[in-house]
Amino acid sequence: MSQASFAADIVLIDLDGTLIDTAPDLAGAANHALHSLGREPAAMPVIRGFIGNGVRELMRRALAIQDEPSEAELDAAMQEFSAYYGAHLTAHSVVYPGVEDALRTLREQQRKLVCITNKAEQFTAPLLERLGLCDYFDLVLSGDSLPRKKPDPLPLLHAAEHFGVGPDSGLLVGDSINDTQAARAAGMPVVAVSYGYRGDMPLADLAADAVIDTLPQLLPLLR
Ligand SMILES: O=C(O)COP(=O)(O)O
Ligand SMILES: [Mg+2]
Repeated sequence: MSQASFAADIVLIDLDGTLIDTAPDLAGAANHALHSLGREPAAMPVIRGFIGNGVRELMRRALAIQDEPSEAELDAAMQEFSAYYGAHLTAHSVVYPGVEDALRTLREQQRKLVCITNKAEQFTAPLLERLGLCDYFDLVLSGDSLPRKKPDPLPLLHAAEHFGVGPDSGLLVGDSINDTQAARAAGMPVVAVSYGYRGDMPLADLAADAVIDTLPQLLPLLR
């Protein structure tokens, strides 16, 4: 694995669990919504394991701890969740160590940078903006920017086409099985971060081409 080397004309980077540790604020918003609906709160590590399939799926799984919600209940919970999360996006969320240095170097190397997240658009831009990451990215694709999100390859293929390169000239960096499956389906190499959110899934099950412990560890793997 250590000999892996990637062309990476475009570097596509996942958001939650890869660039930013968003779990505390996502858990805060989910627990606010649970409380509003008269449900018991869920523990942070439990909610952390629900991140990666979009906020609606996170909320559905948090409600399902007690009872599978109806669509109407889920809609009501999402209203509470969205209002709270929108107002507390960066109360406790922090950029992971080394991320900004790595992004700066990648840009200096003339690589195109794309943020690809399953997070809803209404939260992605303000979050990147407030934590100072917005200007590093040439393109940002959220979970509802296109008709399908990760693990579907569509956002990855869309980004490659946008910059006029083949998927094999791109590289996806992410923390979850949705990232590695999307990359495989797109024919794009993929590097996993060892931190982040993958629930109980062992790191090896992500079947990434390489694993890094911090984003700067990506740099020596690039040609
Ligand atoms: O599930 C989410 O909301 C976000 O997930 P991602 O940024 O890791 O794709
Ligand atoms: Mg992620």
